Amino acid sequence: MSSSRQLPWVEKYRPKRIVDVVGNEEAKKEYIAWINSWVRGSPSRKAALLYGPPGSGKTSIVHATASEFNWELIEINASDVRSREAIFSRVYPALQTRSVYGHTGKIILIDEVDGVWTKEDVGGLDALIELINTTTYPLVLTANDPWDPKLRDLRDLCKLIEFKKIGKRDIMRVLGDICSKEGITCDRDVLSAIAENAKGDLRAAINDLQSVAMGKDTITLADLQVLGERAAQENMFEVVRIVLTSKTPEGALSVTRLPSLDYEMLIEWLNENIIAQYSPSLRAIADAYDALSLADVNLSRMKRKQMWALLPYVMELITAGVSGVREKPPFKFVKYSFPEKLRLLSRLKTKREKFIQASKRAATLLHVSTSMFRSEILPYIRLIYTYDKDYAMKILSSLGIEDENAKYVLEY
Ligand SMILES: Nc1ncnc2c1ncn2[C@@H]1O[C@H](COP(=O)(O)OP(=O)(O)OP(=O)(O)O)[C@@H](O)[C@H]1O
Repeated sequence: MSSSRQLPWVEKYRPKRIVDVVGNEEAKKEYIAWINSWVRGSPSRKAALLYGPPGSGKTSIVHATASEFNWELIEINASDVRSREAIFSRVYPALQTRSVYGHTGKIILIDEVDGVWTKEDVGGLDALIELINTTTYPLVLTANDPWDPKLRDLRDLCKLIEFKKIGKRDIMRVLGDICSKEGITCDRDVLSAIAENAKGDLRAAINDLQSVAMGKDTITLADLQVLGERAAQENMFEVVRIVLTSKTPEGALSVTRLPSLDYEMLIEWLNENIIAQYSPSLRAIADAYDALSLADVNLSRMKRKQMWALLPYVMELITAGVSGVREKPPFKFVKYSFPEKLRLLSRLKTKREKFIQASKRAATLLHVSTSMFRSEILPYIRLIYTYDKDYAMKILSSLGIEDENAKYVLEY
């Protein structure tokens, strides 16, 4: 099998049963108790909010539950259901359709609920709360940081379960298992270096292992150099250029051999840049978006039904499919743009980070926890701000929050 057709190991070795989810014993216990309360038909809480750092197994445990109980997994990214209409048009219909795969139940996963809802989307958040109150299936939400004051009502409704970073020893064990299943000989030093570098993120560790292992049956410390070179390979501008301007389908397909190609990111980039490269040929633009939308449909089917065999089709559609369009205009130099959607997400991320930093500082000065500051004190400062801006700014300044940071704290 060529490397382009190889499944990402993070998917191939995703835990199939809850016991296969590594580490976080305490969280697993709480989660299992919650799932069992659903199985018994008397859920303690309708929804669980799994929170913690990336790559710690939050999503994996839900996938494992679906496959272990033979439940249909309805997986949706929170940013796709920001509005009330989206919740009604995307989530409710999925709950009502009968599964054609002989599933015995359903479980709903709404990923990354933090940083999604802005002031304009409160309707979406309310609709989610309504969904929690009425659901007849277990509903799991995930977040890296669940302490946003906007999520307070949501938090109150959910069983909160904290996932922590995965320990280095556990990471090394997972990497060692993968090596033996793949028939790869790998020094402990190498596993230790990859695990160390991952800093508790098992997804990053497995991806790194796959990058260094490409086509080898022995990995040594010298091979870790690839990890340093990855930054260059990840240069999305170059990847987009290859796909959109390649003269042959094979040329476009060649990017799928980059060890760390992020195919979901590539879809966003192509979506943003197809028109600039293919205009004025409407036929070329239409064909390219046809291929991209087919890839998107397959990608979401792949994730929803855990049909990883669809990945090669997705890869071919977003490369050869997008490149091999009819009436493709001659090569022209185009300055590609960064996807607007990702820009929006990263803006929210910066805001969130500033907000977290500032509230930590204030909480330390006040000798309270950060969450207490955000939920019990900050709302009053915001209220004061609506009546007397200067006075509220004085309060914030006495808490070490000034200028720009005050804006983040008041508006986030
Ligand atoms: N605890 C774990 N046990 C086994 N595999 C794991 C674990 N955590 C992560 N992985 C591996 O890493 C991949 C990504 O993990 P997962 O999607 O569960 O992370 P996450 O905590 O949901 O991260 P994010 O917050 O970024 O969504 C999984 O596909 C799996 O291969």
